[in-house]
Amino acid sequence: MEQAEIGLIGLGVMGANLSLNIAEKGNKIAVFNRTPEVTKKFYADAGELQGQIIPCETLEQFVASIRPPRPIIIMIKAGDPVDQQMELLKPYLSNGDIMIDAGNANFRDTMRRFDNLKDSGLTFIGMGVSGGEEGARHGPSIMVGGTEESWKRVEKVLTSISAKFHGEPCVAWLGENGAGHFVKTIHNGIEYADMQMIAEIYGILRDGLGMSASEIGEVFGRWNAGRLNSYLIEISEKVLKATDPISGKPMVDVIVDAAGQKGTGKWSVIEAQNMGVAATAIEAAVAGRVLSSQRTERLAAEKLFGLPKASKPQDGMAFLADLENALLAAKIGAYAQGFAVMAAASKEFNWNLPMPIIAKIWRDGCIIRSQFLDEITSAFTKDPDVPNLIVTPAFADMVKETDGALRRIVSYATMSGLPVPALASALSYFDAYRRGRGTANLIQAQRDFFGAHGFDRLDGVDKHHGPWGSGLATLA
Ligand SMILES: NC(=O)C1=CN([C@@H]2O[C@H](COP(=O)(O)OP(=O)(O)OC[C@H]3O[C@@H](n4cnc5c(N)ncnc54)[C@H](OP(=O)(O)O)[C@@H]3O)[C@@H](O)[C@H]2O)C=CC1
Ligand SMILES: O=C(CO)[C@H](O)[C@H](O)COP(=O)(O)O
Repeated sequence: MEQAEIGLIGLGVMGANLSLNIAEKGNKIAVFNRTPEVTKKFYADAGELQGQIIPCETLEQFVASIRPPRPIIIMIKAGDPVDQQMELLKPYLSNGDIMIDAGNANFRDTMRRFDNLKDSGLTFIGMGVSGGEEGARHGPSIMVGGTEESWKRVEKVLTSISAKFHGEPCVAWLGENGAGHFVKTIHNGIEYADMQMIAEIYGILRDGLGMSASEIGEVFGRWNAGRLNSYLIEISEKVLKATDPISGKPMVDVIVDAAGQKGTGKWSVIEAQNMGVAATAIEAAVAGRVLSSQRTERLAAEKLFGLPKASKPQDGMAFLADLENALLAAKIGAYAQGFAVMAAASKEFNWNLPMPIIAKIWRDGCIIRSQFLDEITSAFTKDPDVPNLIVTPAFADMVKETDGALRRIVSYATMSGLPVPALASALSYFDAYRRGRGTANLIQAQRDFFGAHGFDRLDGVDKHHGPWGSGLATLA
């Protein structure tokens, strides 16, 4: 029998769809799943693609079905299961075979797995895949990390299955070892911020303006035709217009307001902190999900404190225009932060991450795909080493145009008691970033007062302690 070009383990939501995509693009694929019934069902449902698929019940049969050197995608639950699966697979592999973890791995696990295999003759690729079920089936965005040689072995098949933005494939080799999974993690961190900001705007429209779900859907639909055009705005419109088949109410109105999370947002924040980069909008989004999950406490607190009355804005049309611009301004802040974290990590891990290419492969296929990312691609292509997206000429102009709206919206929400942590964080980030003389001089003085930590002087005079002597003595 003709051998497969590639193998895939894990026929869950992502693995099954990715396998069909691979098969459809003319690549013969061998598949295996821990639970064999899943493999059987997958094959039975594969229809006319069956001829391109070799379903396998054992790992031995699976490995023997793939042409060496074998690229094997592992698309299973992230974490320990990946280590377990790799251990089970290893005895059947030979020199040059490539294990590709395509799940949402923590890049530090990817670095460890990469190192562990270094002298084994086997190779490891850490690959971020975004686009959900639909993307996996018809074209995801793919972020690859590993050796350039192993990338060459899989480049053709990955290019064939990736999304295309005006014909350009949304897949790239981004650097060694953990580069691909790091970039996917930050993609998800930005995704968290983007989703949180949209949800905050939804909250203003629902609880401030008293609009119904379908009316809010209409607004998002209009915005999707403008500068906010993006997959997340597009699906928000669809979600808001959907009706619950059980109650007949708008679907969103019967969904519990507690957001789940699997880890990538939290890792983005942890790594931002590790790199010393302020990613305040992403932090606010993760904290927003945490607070959302404390539903019982929130319900009790509402009983205790009540809710402030939100005032209706006088000019509805002007307010809606402000909301649209506010979302754009805040979005710029969140993306600027995500890219700044990647720039810092690139230096720390010697990855040489290509910012214009990252923006390029996010323009289609992935969850944060948008018109906006094409503009980011242009900005980074013109100036790949710029310290912050906000200061590129195109984005500086956009910020100047929209920051007033963000300020008005955050003020309105604050006065109305409507929570907007991500929008407000993005605004404060901008205000702190563009202020030449901040307030940390006082923090430095305090640190010197209680801990003799010293400070630098603006006049350059070589005297690095204040006239407060011992803090304790002065207090006494
Ligand atoms: N869903 C999404 O939108 C996206 C998901 N991802 C990532 O892709 C990966 C897969 O996600 P998804 O397809 O949604 O997950 P599913 O829950 O649909 O499928 C999980 C798969 O993992 C397998 N599995 C679980 N534990 C083990 C184990 N110990 N050993 C071997 N196989 C195991 C399951 O096998 P079995 O049938 O035997 O239980 C199943 O095939 C995750 O890392 C996820 O974070 C990435 C991008 C988008
Ligand atoms: O990677 C993804 C999209 O890009 C997955 O859908 C992931 O599950 C999203 O993260 P979370 O479940 O934490 O919201």
